[in-house]
Order: sequence, then structure tokens, then C-alpha cells
Amino acid sequence: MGIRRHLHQRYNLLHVGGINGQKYETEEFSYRTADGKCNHPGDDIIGSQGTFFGRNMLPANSRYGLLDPHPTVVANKLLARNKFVDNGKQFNMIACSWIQFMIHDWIDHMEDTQQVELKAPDKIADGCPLKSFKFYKTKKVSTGSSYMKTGSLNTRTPWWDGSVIYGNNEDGMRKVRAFKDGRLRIAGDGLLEHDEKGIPISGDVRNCWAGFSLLQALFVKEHNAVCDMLKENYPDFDDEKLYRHARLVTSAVLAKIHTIDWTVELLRTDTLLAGMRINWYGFLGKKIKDLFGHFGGPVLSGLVGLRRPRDHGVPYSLTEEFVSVYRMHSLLPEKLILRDIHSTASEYECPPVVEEVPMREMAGKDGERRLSEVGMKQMLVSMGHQACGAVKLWNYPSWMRNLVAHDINGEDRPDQVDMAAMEIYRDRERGVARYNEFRRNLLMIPISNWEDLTDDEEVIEALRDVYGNDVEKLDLLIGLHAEKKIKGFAISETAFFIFLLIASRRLEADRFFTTNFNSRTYTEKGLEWVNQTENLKDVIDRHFPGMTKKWMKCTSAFSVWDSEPNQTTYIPLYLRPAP
Ligand code: HEM
Repeated sequence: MGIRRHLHQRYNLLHVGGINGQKYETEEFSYRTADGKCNHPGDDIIGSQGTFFGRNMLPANSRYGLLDPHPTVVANKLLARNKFVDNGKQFNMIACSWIQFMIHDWIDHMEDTQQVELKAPDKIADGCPLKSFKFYKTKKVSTGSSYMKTGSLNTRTPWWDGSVIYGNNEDGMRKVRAFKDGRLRIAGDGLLEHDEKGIPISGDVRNCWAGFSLLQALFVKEHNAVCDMLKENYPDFDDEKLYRHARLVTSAVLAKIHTIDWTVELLRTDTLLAGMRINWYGFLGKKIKDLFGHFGGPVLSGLVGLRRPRDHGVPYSLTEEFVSVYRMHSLLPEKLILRDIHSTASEYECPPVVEEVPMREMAGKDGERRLSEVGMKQMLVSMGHQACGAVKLWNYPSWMRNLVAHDINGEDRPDQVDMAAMEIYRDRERGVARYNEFRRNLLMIPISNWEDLTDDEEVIEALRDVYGNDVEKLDLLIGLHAEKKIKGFAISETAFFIFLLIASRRLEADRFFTTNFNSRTYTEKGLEWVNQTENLKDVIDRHFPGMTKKWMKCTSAFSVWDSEPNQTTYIPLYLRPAP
């Protein structure tokens, strides 16, 4: 994996746009700014809101048109859910909401003011939830460079800076702050506050649903708890100082949970468990790093705490291809299963079902209302016990094929969209390579026939129906969903190679996870908080004492809660044989 990551760092990082920021005094900005400016040590603009998406490969060299084959045909024949298929016990609804929570920290494409209309071809129109629908094009912006003439802009800050709760600019940040003791606004029931239109008050409110707002509220609680701890230890800190330090700490907790808890459950193998822990703690592990600090480079002590950020000569951004491999809406089910947390079920037993609520009712403003009736505790325990969907063909949520999408302010759009068809269109519109070209560009062996992709006869027949025998035409999203998976992986290997590169980059390119990951910047107690929080369970335990003890049998809060815990094995991690 190390060699592969090295090759991708060398060949799969492309900068889009000019570099027109300025030098600044890093010492004056020892905190995360509202819009992501002043993180890169030599340039104030890199990684800030509104900068270009980078690329992992050149734009597609495709001879196929935007409608070849028609996106609604692809959606109908290959994505539409026949019957909900879940992920088994590996990944629950908290894990599904978590990744949306992270996506809304990192990426969103700026839209154009011009719309496109997709009309389903006559022969399939009757089988489509929407026979035609309109949506805004992705805004194409001139880069001012002759190398890649246009690109698209990220409306969120790509740093791992918690912008999903803190906002992506000064206005967003002002909205969420209480301006007292560093704290963020939160309602009396522990959930997010809402404005007069019923839209939640949070860092990012677009396409929200109850599970997503629940995580936002949980981490607002976490931020506020960090503020209280800091105030107790450093009584002379004012509101601003408390806020800045608590943001650093909470963002690091988010990044750590994602790295050594969520990802480890997504790619459940010993190799990845070792790999992700090495990214955070290094080969020598937590105990040594806690004792001696960071020494001996990234392999021995991990990426976190490196002396200087590393961008491999390419300014930090998240990439078009990264967005595409994270198109995982099939994680979402048709219904949310609410459970009775007042039942007398014995320890670890799955609490009885009280109601199965259609996901549509859990989304947007309706979802916010439902969540306030249900409350945080019941929602967390319910999501913990429900498996999320599997990332595979014919598992795209039906309710998303006729979806009221939000604009950037969280307001309902007047036109409904077929998300499945739109996602196929989006990758093509943004010049993301189709599956085979994508693999070649990632130094992977391309497929020569459908049998190289999958053993499933039914899938092969459907692929042939849509793409004939032209494997080059296969859309990336379809290839990623059809690909045979490595045992333990909830996603494809092709998607994983982009993760391998970008997951490391989010840590190693960030000044606040490298040069400034120290007690001077975080405070001693703040750094201790990060070092002592190992996973999501620790955060849940902090805010809901007794909950995991009563309801969670498994090891990680991201697996289905009544599943068996990881077995104790006496063979040291690095010596375990590959399965
Ligand atoms: C109720 C839950 C969700 C809703 C209503 C929702 C809705 C949407 C909508 C409307 C878009 C914009 C589509 C476009 O204009 O191109 C979008 C984009 C996206 N969503 Fe979701 N989504 C949800 C959950 C998730 C989850 C669980 C993931 C998992 C990874 C995810 C990943 C993405 C990604 C990667 C994009 C592309 C962002 C971009 O174009 O920059 N979403 N989603």
C-alpha cells in the first residue's frame, strides 16, 4: 500500500487553476479560520472556500457524448432498487450518516445559473419516476491557465476543519456561534436550533436529514464540552480563544474517528486496521507516540504531528475523482426503523421496533420535526441497530429518484430530481473518466470483458443490454458498484485507491495536523482530549453515559450494535497472515 500510495502521490495529483494567494505570518494564524484561509504555510488561499477542485487524472479523453447511453436508461436498468440489500452487520445507519456528515465538511460543487433538462427516452419513460427533470449545470470556471482551461469550484472548505458544524465563511460562522464562552448554539433538547422557516442552524444545511443533523448536534455538544473543559483549565481565555481552541480539538476528534474507527469498519481487514493506525500513530503505535511524541518520520510516528505539512509539490485541494468515488447514496435505506429504548429488553438485545418511517419523512424540514419528536437518544440507538444499504447495483434508494433537493441555503428546490440519473450525468459533465480509463490512470489493470468485472451473470446481462460489448463505455459509478469486492471491503478496490491517496493527504497537507499539532497550538489539555478520544463510542459515552453499555455489544459504534464484538487475538497485528 505504501508503494502504491507513493506512486499515486507522484502521478495522480494535478493542480487546477493558478496559485494567487499571498504569504502571511503563520504565527498570527494559529487557529482554523472561518473560510479555510491561512492553513498552507506559504500561501493564504490554498484550501479555502471557493477554490478549484483538483484532479487525480486528466479530464476524460472520452469519445462518448453526455447522453451516451442515456443517464435515465443507466439509472433504470442498473441502479434502480428492486429490493433493499443491506450491508449485513458491518455498517449501520450511523456509519451512513457519518459519511454524509464528512462529505458536507469537505466538498460541494458550485452550480451554474443555467439549467439542463434530462428527458427519459420514450421506450423507458413509463418506467421512470420522473419522465423529465431539470437541474442546474455544474459551473465551469476559466482557470486562466492553458494546461487545464476550466475547472469547478468547491463551495465548502476542503480542509478537515469541521466546517459542517462551523460554517464555510465568516457569515456561516457567526450564525452558529453563541458568542459566550466559545460555545456553539444548541437547543434545550440537545438538538440543533432552527430558524423561522424550520431550517436548522448549523455549518451546512443542504440536503439534510434527521441522521445527519443528529451527528451535527452530537459534535456541537462535543465542541461545547471542550469549551467547558478549557474554561475550567484556562480561566483567562475569552470567548474567541475558547472557540478557536475548541474548534481545533473537535476537528481533530472528527478526523481521528474517521481515520481509525469509521474507515477501519468500512475496509474491515487487518491490513487496513494496521494501515489506518499507522497513518495516525505510526508503525510504533499509540503507546510509544504518547510517551515520546513524534519522531523518526511518517512511517514510525504517523502523519499526524509531522514537522511540516507535505503536499507532494501539488497545492492541497480535494478532487473531482474523489467526489465521484464517494457517490454512495445506495447506503441509504427506504425506511428508518425506530426502536423502543424504554423496553425491558435485556442487555445488548436489539430493542423492539416501534415504527418504520419512510426516509422521505426523515429528510429536510419534515425530518427535523420528526427528529425533535423522537429525540437524540432514541434516534442514536435506532440508527445503531439498523444496517445501512450495500454499495452495489440495483440498490439505489427509490425515494431519491424523485427527490426534492435543496439549494445551498437548505431551501427546497421547486423541481424534483432523479438523483440516480443525475449522478451519471454529473460525472460525465465534469469530465471524470469512465471506469476503464479511470483504472488505467490509477495504474490498475483495465477490464477486457464484463467477466473481468463480476461473476454475476445477471449483472453481465444487464451491462450488455446497456453498454453492448463496449467496456470502455462503462460509467465509473456503475463500474464501482458492479466490481467484485475484496473480502471485508464495503467499497470497490478502485474507489479504495483514491481513498488511500486522499485520506492521507487530508492529514499530511494540513498545518493543524502536522506543524501545529502540538500543545502550544491546541493547549495541553486540548491535545490530551484528542489523544484520549479513540473512537465514536468514546464521544457517545461522554454525552450519553450508559447508552453503549446497555445497547452496544459490538466493538465499533459504526457496526450494527447487537453484532458480536471483535474477537481477541493473541497474534500481534503486524504478524497476522493475510486472509
Ligand atoms: C438523506 C440523505 C442524502 C440526501 C437527501 C442527499 C442528496 C444529495 C443531493 C441533492 C446532491 C446534489 C446532487 C447534484 O446536484 O449533483 C448530493 C450530492 C452528493 N452526495 Fe448526497 N445525499 C444524501 C446522503 C449522502 C450520503 C450518505 C452520501 C455518502 C457518501 C452522499 C454523497 C454525496 C456526494 C459525494 C455528492 C456529490 C457532491 C458534489 O457534487 O460536489 N450523500 N446529495
